[in-house]
Amino acid sequence: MGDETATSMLKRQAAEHAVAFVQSGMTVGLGTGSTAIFATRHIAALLQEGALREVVAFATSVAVRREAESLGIPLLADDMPRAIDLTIDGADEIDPRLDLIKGGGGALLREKIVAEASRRVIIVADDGKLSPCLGTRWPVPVEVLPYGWQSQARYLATLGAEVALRRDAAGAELRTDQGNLILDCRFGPIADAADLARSLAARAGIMEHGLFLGIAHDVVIAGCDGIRHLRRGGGGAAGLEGRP
Ligand SMILES: O=C[C@H](O)[C@H](O)[C@H](O)COP(=O)(O)O
Repeated sequence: MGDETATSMLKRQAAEHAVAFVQSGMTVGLGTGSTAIFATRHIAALLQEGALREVVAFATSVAVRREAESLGIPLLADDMPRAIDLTIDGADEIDPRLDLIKGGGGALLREKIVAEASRRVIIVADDGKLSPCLGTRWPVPVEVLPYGWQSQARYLATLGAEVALRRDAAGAELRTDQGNLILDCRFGPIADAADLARSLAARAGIMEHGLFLGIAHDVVIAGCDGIRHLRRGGGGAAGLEGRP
């Protein structure tokens, strides 16, 4: 790992800690982003060396599906299985209640579908993602149907957001895996995230938003001082209870 940056190393450490909870025979949700990808790669390595067996995966984006395919991880098609045992995913901002903002990579809709179908969701991140209040550090990504999207942008502005249409590196409108657009909504610190989530869900044309409230069961945070494993409602560091 000679040229691995410090942040990248923390992301990998958090992801590999979470993979210790994957057991043989599980159906696993593969998250999207530069942190979750380390979990996908580690699962692939463990499958290859035989430390894990009979794991099947469900991908949260086209990008992670391609990566998992290239690594030889057995993948389910897009038909949702009856249950996903464990999903490991990243986040952009994490508050003390373990509520999240997600969607920096544009995968929020599929990620929320997979998270809501999962028995357990472990979020992995470096400690730069921690925040006292959602919205302090990151805009809320809102996925909108391209049809009439300007109306949704105006609606979001009435909720107090500074709204920006997300563009790709070439400056073109970014399209999600569903062909939708992303509006990045800068609200500043959000006093009542549940109320905002209700307002976002109430509007036609808004397909999904990046507030993930009450969804994460565990958050694994890697920092210079080591790994912290936080559990919803459980507060502090938890013991390791990985693969037997
Ligand atoms: O849409 C992308 C996802 O929500 C990512 O999990 C999130 O943006 C965190 O990504 P990263 O690990 O690259 O910071």
